[in-house]
Amino acid sequence: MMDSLDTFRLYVNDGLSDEEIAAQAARYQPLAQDLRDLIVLSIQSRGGDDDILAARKHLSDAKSILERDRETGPYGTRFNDSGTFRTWGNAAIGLRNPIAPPLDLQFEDDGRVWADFHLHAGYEGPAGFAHGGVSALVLDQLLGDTARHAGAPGMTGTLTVKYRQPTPLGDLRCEALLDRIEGAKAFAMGTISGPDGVCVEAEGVFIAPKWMREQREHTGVQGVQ
Ligand SMILES: CCCCC/C=C\C/C=C\C/C=C\C/C=C\CCCC(=O)SCCNC(=O)CCNC(=O)[C@H](O)C(C)(C)COP(=O)(O)OP(=O)(O)OC[C@H]1O[C@@H](n2cnc3c(N)ncnc32)[C@H](O)[C@@H]1OP(=O)(O)O
Repeated sequence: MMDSLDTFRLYVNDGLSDEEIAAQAARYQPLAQDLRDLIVLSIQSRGGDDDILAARKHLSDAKSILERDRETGPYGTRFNDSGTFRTWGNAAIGLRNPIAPPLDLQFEDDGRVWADFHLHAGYEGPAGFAHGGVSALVLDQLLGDTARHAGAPGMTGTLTVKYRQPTPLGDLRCEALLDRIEGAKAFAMGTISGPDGVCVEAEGVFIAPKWMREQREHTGVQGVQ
């Protein structure tokens, strides 16, 4: 089981300059987008045996190239001295993660957090509609980041999701607000909307774990990503 020490090992100042980070983003983000396109093509291609075998050969070559120099394990949270944080492996917002839609969260001064995002055919649950677990993924991240934006980062304790109408695949918007903070707990609420209005509502309780509260007492540092 991961303990707080393991968590700290995945929370690293890797000393990169902002320029190096920008160069890495420019290098790896298009790869993630290519892989997203491939996810959709895996579902939609009508290729016959020859085309699929040929495509798989190219993908196998690509895997060999990408494996030449690689890390192992999860990406974690990385940051630098100027406070640029990267959670590039994150399943909802990760810049290097093709599973992420991704959410490009916008943080408003009034505390509101929102994103326009797109769910492609690879997020299907009921025929033609988004999988409910994917909606929960989006809302978990959105509400968690809303709590963090309000200065109360924490792990999801409870996420309550109400599915009001089926969520169509395609272009969607999510938005959230902090409701209140009570001690170690931050309460946030938000929605996902499609062309016909709100499809999913959620409320979440985000809790600064005991070890984080103790660390705050010792260091006075409030925020983690
Ligand atoms: C420097 C290193 C940084 C590492 C980063 C660490 C944390 C991440 C922080 C911020 C991330 C920010 C943004 C990211 C945004 C979203 C990402 C998605 C979020 C997730 O995807 S995250 C994965 C799913 N999540 C889990 O994997 C949690 C597993 N679980 C636990 O880690 C513990 O279980 C925990 C922490 C929940 C509680 O542990 P604990 O020991 O601190 O709790 P404790 O007993 O002291 O209770 C304190 C008060 O919370 C109440 N309370 C307790 N449990 C509750 C529950 N479940 N629901 C509602 N209220 C609850 C008590 O009733 C009491 O309330 P009261 O104070 O009023 O008495």
